[in-house]
Amino acid sequence: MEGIVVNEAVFLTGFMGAGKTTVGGQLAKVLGLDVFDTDHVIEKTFKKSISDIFADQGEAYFRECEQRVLRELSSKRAVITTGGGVILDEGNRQIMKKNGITIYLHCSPSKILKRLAGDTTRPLLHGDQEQKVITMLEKRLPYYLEADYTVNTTMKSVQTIISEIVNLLYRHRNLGS
Ligand SMILES: Nc1ncnc2c1ncn2[C@@H]1O[C@H](COP(=O)(O)OP(=O)(O)O)[C@@H](O)[C@H]1O
Ligand SMILES: O=C(O)C1=C[C@@H](OP(=O)(O)O)[C@@H](O)[C@H](O)C1
Ligand SMILES: [Mg+2]
Repeated sequence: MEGIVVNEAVFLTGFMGAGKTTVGGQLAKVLGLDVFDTDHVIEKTFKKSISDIFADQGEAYFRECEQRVLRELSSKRAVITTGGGVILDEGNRQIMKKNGITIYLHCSPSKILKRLAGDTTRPLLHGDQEQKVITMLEKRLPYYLEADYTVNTTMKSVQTIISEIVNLLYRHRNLGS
């Protein structure tokens, strides 16, 4: 299993709190790849937090930035951790399908709520967090499930999730897909 070579972008998708950013950073180290987080790239480019971009320019503007960044990153041989809403756009789903392997990190609503308790950095979850997580996840699930693979992160440590991803990348490579 050591020394697995990944020749394309590895996109991590999933709902807010599923662990994309956390898992992606450590996964990249294991794979010897760079990691790019679309939200972090947007924040660095605009010198502004995601919350401030939502507040000042609105969600539609954020989505334009997100698509531009996803397109730019997609040709890289790297781990690319996306924002939870990236799959809402058909064009974004095509970019990921065309340029690499997409892994959906699934997480139950109750665990998402536990992980994000007290979090103020996700503007779409302000207010009735529980109701928002349930309704948004239900709406988004069909799009998340278009991924090449799904890994359930609900009851797992980051280390276990990374081992599962490395295993599936190994099998994926051996299947020649
Ligand atoms: N497998 C896990 N077990 C426990 N806590 C986790 C796990 N994955 C992520 N977290 C925690 O959940 C929160 C959200 O993780 P994050 O990586 O920002 O998620 P995402 O990028 O999918 O929104 C963070 O506080 C992180 O430390
Ligand atoms: O699900 C979403 O629409 C969003 C998820 C966030 O990223 P994380 O999934 O990393 O929290 C961030 O892109 C923005 O707040 C919008
Ligand atoms: Mg994230």
